[in-house]
Amino acid sequence: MAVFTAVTLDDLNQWIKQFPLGQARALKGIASGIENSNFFLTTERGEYVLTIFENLDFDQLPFYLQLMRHLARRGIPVPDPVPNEHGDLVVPLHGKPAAVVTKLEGASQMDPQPVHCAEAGTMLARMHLAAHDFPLQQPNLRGLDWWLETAPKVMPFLSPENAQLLSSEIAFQQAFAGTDTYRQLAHGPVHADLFRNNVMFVGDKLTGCFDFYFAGCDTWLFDVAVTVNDWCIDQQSGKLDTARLSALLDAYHAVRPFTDADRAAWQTMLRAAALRFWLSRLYDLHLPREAELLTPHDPTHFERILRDRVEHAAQELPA
Ligand SMILES: Nc1ncnc2c1ncn2[C@@H]1O[C@H](COP(=O)(O)OP(=O)(O)O)[C@@H](O)[C@H]1O
Ligand SMILES: N[C@@H](CCOP(=O)(O)O)C(=O)O
Repeated sequence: MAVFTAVTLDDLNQWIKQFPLGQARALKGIASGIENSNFFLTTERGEYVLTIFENLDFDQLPFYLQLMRHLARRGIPVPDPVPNEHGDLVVPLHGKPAAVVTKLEGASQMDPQPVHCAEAGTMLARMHLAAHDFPLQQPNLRGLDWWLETAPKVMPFLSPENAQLLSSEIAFQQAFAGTDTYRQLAHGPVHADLFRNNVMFVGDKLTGCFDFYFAGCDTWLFDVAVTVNDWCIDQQSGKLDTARLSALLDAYHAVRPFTDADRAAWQTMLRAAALRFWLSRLYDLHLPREAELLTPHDPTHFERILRDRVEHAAQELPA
C-alpha cells in the first residue's frame, strides 16, 4: 500500500476550499506507486487525483507541474494540475507539498501489442515537440552526474562481474557524452520514465500518461530508448521484440523524424537507458530511503537488458 501520509475526507473539508472544485465527496488511497501518496478524489466538480509528495520539496515541484500544465494546454493527454485561488499548483497538506490533478480514464496495458506500442510512440513524439518551448530548465536528475555519484555507493553490494559491468558501462557512456554525435542529438524536456504502468488505454486507444516526477531535460533519443526498453521486450529475457519495436519507432518517426545523429547514437542510448534503471533499482534495493519502496523493483531485470544491449545490436532506427 503506497499511502505514506494518511488523509481523511474531514482533513480536506477546509483545505479543498482554496480550489474551484466544490466540496470533497470521496477519497480513496491508491495502492500502486512507490514514490508518493496518491488518492482518487471525487468532488462536486468531478474526478481528480490528489498527490502528496514524499520525496520532493516545494522548490523542486514547479518544473514537473508546470510541464504537465504546458503539455495539457498543447493537447497532450496528461494530468492537468488544478491551480488554487492564488494560482499555485503546489500547496501544503499535512506539512508536505501536495497537488490536485485531473484524472485520466482507462487502465495500463501491461501486455502491449504493436498497436499499443505505436500509440505510445506517437504520443512520445508529440510530447517532445510540444515540450520544446517549455521555458523552465531542469536537468535529468537521474542522468550521467547521478550515475557517477551513485555507482560508488552500490559497488560494495555487487559481485565482481557486476561491478565490472557497471564501471565499464559508465566509462563508456561518459566517453560518449563527450562526442559530437551526442552534442548533435535533439534535446529538451523528456518524461524519462514512460513505462507501461505510466500510460493509460481504453481499448487500444491511448488516453494519456502520467508520473512526470522523473522528467528533466535530456536527449529525446534517451526517452525513446527508456520507452522501448520497457514496451518492446520479452519480459523474461529482456530481448527486443521486432514487431513491437518497429511499431513504436515507425510511429515516433512519422511525427518526429529521427536524424543521422539519432541513428548513430541508437545502440549506445539503449544501453544508457538500461543502465539508468539498473542503477536506480540497485540503489533503491541496497540503500532504501524511509517511506519508500515497500516492494523494491528487481534490478536483475535491467542487468539482463543491459547485457543484451551490449552483446546484441538492436534493429536500426527508421531512415
Ligand atoms: N492522473 C491520474 N489519473 C488516473 N490515475 C492516476 C493518475 N495519477 C496516478 N494515477 C494512479 O495512481 C497510481 C500511482 O501513481 P504514480 O504516479 O505511479 O505513483 P508514484 O509516483 O508513487 O510511483 C498509478 O498507477 C495510477 O493507477
Ligand atoms: N519505472 C521505474 C521506477 C519508477 O516507478 P514509477 O511507479 O514511479 O513509474 C522502474 O521500473 O524502475
